[in-house]
Amino acid sequence: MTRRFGDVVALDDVTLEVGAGELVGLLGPNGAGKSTLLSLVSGQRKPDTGVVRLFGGDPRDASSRQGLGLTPQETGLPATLKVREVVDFVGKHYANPVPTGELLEQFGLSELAGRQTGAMSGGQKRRLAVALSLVGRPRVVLLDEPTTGLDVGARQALWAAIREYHANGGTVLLTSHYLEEVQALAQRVVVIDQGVVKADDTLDAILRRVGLRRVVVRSTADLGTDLPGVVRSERTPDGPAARTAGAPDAVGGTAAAGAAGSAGSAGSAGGWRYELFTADADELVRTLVTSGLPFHGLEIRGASLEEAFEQMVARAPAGTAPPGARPGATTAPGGAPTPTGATPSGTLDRRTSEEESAR
Ligand SMILES: Nc1ncnc2c1ncn2[C@@H]1O[C@H](COP(=O)(O)OP(=O)(O)OP(=O)(O)O)[C@@H](O)[C@H]1O
Repeated sequence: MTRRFGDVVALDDVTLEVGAGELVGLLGPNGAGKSTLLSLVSGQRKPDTGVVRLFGGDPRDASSRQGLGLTPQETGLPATLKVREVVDFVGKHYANPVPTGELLEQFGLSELAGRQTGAMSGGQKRRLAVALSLVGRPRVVLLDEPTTGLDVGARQALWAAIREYHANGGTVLLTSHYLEEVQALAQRVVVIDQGVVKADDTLDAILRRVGLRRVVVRSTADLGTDLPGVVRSERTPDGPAARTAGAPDAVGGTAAAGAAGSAGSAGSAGGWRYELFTADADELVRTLVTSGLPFHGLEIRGASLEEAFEQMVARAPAGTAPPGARPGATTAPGGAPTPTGATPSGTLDRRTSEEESAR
């Protein structure tokens, strides 16, 4: 399905199918279209073209949404109501709600039952928002960045609650900036960017796919543009000048993009520092050695998951699904194919890397 906002194509002919009992992580940078996709599945918006099905029906019909729970990215809680009152209130909309005390216990909110929601911390509100999505015992739950703003302990507790829900047969579609979160929860990962599905595969397959190594090497020579297996490279002036040099000289986006790029090839008095990303560091080092070019300061380490994800998103041209992309429709459990789409984006949210490194 496709969904536009003015000139922005938020979802560009996206097809995705989610079966009953799946736990799917939807991963993508800011503006990728993740929230738009959830809003179509939950019937809050309509696709411009294509069809969305939830339990086989139109998600815009209230009856189709009976079995759906949702935690949007931002939740407005009535500030003067107490926590237990909010849970009671939402629960009253369902035939067989989870008892309020039980739900609060599960989410570590029992001690806050008598507190007005306006007096809760951001993290506590987030936990309550996720708890509310489960109060009606939904068959499917959509979680838009469920643990944003939570500390490590609260995040772990929330993951446990999501796992328990899933273990009892629930279907989960969650969005996240956190590779760690997707890795901890999801069995299937859908990577979305530029309004298209870039990858849709099992978690293991996705992790294998991002198994890049980062090779750092210093050289006074131009290492050229055809190093084998290099999917991305950066070159910065080495030595004291490097600290004031500003942006890297070249950033390759395709295989064998080359270490040096074309700009600035006049050279640097202190040489260059190259960062080369490749799936086969051994082969790259062999090539460097046999090339006879001078180099020193060789370092090799695994790329972080975030770096690897950035490479994966950067590699495929927009609008082109990679070999791993699974064509298909997004279908809610028991439903027919649900077309969905996503919109363009930039890079991963900086919050992610800052928070990841803070941990
Ligand atoms: N109501 C709207 N009006 C105009 N543009 C919108 C609207 N909603 C979304 N967009 C645009 O559609 C694109 C996709 O946005 P969306 O919120 O779905 O991305 P996202 O992947 O959820 O991003 P984030 O991770 O930052 O939440 C973005 O370019 C966004 O600016």
